[in-house]
Amino acid sequence: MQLLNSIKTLVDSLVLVDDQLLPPSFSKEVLNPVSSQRHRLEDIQNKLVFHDLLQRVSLLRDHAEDRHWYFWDTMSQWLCRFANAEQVQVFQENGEGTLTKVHPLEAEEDIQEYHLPGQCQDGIHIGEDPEWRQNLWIRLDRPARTGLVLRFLTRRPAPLVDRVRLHLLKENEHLLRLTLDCRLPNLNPVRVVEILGQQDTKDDSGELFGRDTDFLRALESLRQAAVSEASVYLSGESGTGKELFARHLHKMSKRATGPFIPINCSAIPHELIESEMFGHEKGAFTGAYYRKIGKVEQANGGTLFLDEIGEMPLAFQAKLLRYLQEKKFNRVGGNQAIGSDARIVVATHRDLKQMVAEGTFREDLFYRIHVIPIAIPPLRNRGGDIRLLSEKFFAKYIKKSRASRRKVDEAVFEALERYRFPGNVRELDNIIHRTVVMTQKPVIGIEDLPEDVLQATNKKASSEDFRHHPFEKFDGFVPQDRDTLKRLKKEVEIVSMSYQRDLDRRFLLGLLRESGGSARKAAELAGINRTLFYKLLKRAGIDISLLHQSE
Ligand SMILES: Nc1ncnc2c1ncn2[C@@H]1O[C@H](COP(=O)(O)OP(=O)(O)OP(=O)(O)O)[C@@H](O)[C@H]1O
Repeated sequence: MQLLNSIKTLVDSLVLVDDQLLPPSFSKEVLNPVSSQRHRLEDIQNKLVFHDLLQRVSLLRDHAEDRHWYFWDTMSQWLCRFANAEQVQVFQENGEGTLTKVHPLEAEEDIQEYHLPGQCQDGIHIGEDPEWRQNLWIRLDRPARTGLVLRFLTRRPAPLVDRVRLHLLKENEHLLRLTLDCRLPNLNPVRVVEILGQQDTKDDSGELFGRDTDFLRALESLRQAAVSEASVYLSGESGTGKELFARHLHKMSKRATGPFIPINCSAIPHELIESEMFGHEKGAFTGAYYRKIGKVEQANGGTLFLDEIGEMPLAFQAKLLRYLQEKKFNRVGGNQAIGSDARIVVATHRDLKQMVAEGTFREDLFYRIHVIPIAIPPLRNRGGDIRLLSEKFFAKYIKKSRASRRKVDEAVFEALERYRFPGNVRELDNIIHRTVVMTQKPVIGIEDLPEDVLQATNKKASSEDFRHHPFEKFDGFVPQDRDTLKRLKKEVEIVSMSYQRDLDRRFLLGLLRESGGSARKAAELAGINRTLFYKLLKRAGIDISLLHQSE
């Protein structure tokens, strides 16, 4: 939305935040044409029909003293401007696409609805890095769903932004980045708008990487589960990829064209959970100024992902159970039962059986959701996956950085392989992201890793090797019948293959190390021709373009 003053010049920046799903046609009809060409702001405005896209806004809260932020309520057509926590100005569209200031009192009701800054429970906090014009981080206190965030930088005196990137909030994204690519004087404000994909802070492809046998087994169970309609129960430590699994399940299922609606039960205050899940009617309680559609209803025809289900309050568990049994629910304050056909996928890092025993989780609900259990192993137990994921993440972040030809010293991978990763894949991703951002050196070395990681890996190297033996889990196991024996033999075969591949990788990496990174020399050392050597590298998943070997 263009913010104009009375003489119709652009005056400031605008942020639009929404936590409703984009209509399915949105990405095709609106985003692609915009992203494929360079468009002027006006062209984009013509294409973006905000009223259709944004039905409900989240609160935007400004910490920056000297900047103005806005949030736009498309329901009531108000635009609220926060200069800081105290100052609020309200604008209203005058019908011609420009905004006219109105007296705050006129819009008092509408503003109160959003709990103004200082009073908000689930606001959005904006933080800046020192070079805020380069990167602006917005952290969401609660999971957001797909939405649109725009920041048109039109600051006085002369806007200095050449490229403003437009980011889409991915479902359940906690962090999104607005990147202002460069500051060039005398450019037309907001000359170019580039739209980035939906998964900026996640893996670009949303792909699940891994070749560890337990991980692959979990993935296989997911594939099998995808063809059914049964509830899936994902367990695993934080950051192991439970949400990514849930998304994959959805994409592989016949509901793929329907919505995927995540909800993090731990992020919602207990008293709001029913209204979040089932929605509410206008006037149902103080502050319910309009009807709200809950997550269960939004997930109709798709998948409802209940993350951290162990945090769901006991009182609400009975209502959820009723929905699961009858596929019907009531909005808060509503007396009409509403049907919604959503497939349920739940995730937890807690021991729900234990919670049942302790009386903090309903047993009947547990059995209702615990139909296909899938356990995702922690990263530290996933053999070669640390290496594989490290390579993928380095490649991703180096490609995105300004110096996209940088290499990574082998010692970095070795150090990462010694680390335990209490935060699992998420932690590995963050460590690598941070490392790539914090150094501009042509070769990223071990000294560039964060200090805490280095300290931990040094200690680990001398004390224990955390990786367990691949056949450990079969030790002492006595198969009870022929089927079990057959299954176990198959598993041993798979584990053995994966172990052999791991040995191949170590062998090839050792050769590369000895030959100072030269594939030609490494092939000579191995006594094979180069073509075959490259084939072996490919089969072992070694990306030689990324690898730098010190002489
Ligand atoms: N196998 C994988 N391949 C690539 N990326 C992965 C993989 N597993 C996890 N990730 C990435 O790690 C991060 C954490 O994943 P995700 O949010 O799915 O974990 P989670 O188990 O749901 O975490 P939490 O329990 O804290 O909600 C995400 O950025 C995700 O894209």
